[in-house]
Amino acid sequence: MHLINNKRLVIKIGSALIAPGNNGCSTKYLSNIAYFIKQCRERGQQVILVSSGSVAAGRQWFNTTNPSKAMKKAMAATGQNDMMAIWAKLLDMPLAQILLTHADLCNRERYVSIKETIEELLAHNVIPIINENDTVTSEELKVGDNDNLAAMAAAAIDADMLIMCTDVDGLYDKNPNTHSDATLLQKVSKITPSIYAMAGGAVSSTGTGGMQTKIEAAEKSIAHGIDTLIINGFKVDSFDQILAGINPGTHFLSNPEPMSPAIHWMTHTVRERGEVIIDDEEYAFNGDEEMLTSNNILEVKGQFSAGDTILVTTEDGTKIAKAKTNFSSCLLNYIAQEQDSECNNKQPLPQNNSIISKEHLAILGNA
Ligand SMILES: Nc1ncnc2c1ncn2[C@@H]1O[C@H](COP(=O)(O)OP(=O)(O)O)[C@@H](O)[C@H]1O
Ligand SMILES: N[C@@H](CCC(=O)OP(=O)(O)O)C(=O)O
Repeated sequence: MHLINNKRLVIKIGSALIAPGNNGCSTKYLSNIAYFIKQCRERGQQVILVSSGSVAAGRQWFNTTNPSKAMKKAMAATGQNDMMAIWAKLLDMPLAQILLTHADLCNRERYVSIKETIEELLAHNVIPIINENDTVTSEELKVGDNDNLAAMAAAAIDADMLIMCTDVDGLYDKNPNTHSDATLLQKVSKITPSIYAMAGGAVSSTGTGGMQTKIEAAEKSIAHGIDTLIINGFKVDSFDQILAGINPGTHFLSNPEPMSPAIHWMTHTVRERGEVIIDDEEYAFNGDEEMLTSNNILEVKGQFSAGDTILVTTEDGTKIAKAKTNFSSCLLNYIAQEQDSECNNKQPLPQNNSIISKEHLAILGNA
């Protein structure tokens, strides 16, 4: 596969490239990236940017070395403006700001709306620039890092390639900033626990998540059939090499048999709010996937409402499925307790009804 024959590219830019040294927005690295984007567009490619850096860009206006959570949000709100202004200056073409939270992405209606808006922007040659809406996020509502956000966005809009531009050449077998003998991995065809074991967090105070979140993002995007690159955005050479069809960093090869978009969304975007532990995988999913009844329940964990997404696991911790539940945790707990009770003369609940919805079900073993 020629690296840059892809029609639709999502390019994710890390904070260190936007505001090097936490010292406000700078054109230092962004000029090259903007030139790369223009070249891609001249080749007929569509580009969607996921731009981090609002916190790093806004930091200079807040006199602190140890900002609180609220102060970071204020920095993000300030820096987002500076960041969009610098992209507008360098790209000199119509741009659209899209600020998202995880709550937007895991709500089906909003997810479809985001997808439709981006399709319309691309059809009209406007470049969407996505970031997390830090102002309104809480721990529960946020994606938390733009690597995963970029992968979720890439899946939503059926991108062909995700390029994560960062401050190192790619994924090494150990952190190159702390190990001088670290070796770059050029190709990764399967993401295994040993790949995750290579990844450390971010060493600088600028980035969020380090390689851990980039591997999570790569796992999400290759499962959707999206080739994924991690490259060094500090180096002009990285972009020249991509345009010449050469991989300058780490290439995660896309899965030739991608998940269906709906299963991918359930598996990789939606978060579970609780867990139901069942007695027997065979019994529960034997040819009749949707038929998981209250008889199978051993334990209910977490608090959730009907319509929320839950994880279905077996006693040994094996993840069987992720699905929307037809019942609340409260009701399921009650059912489970009633079944345990020896003198059970109450029959209040729909014992034969499936506890999960067939329409929103991802069987994880087949994922
Ligand atoms: N195995 C590894 N290979 C490469 N970088 C690693 C590894 N483990 C940890 N890192 C760290 O990840 C950092 C990049 O992540 P991060 O700072 O979050 O960047 P960004 O802001 O671009 O998202 C590197 O600077 C490096 O310190
Ligand atoms: N929404 C945050 C992005 C945080 C983030 O993921 O940063 P990075 O690890 O540099 O991609 C910001 O704009 O500062």
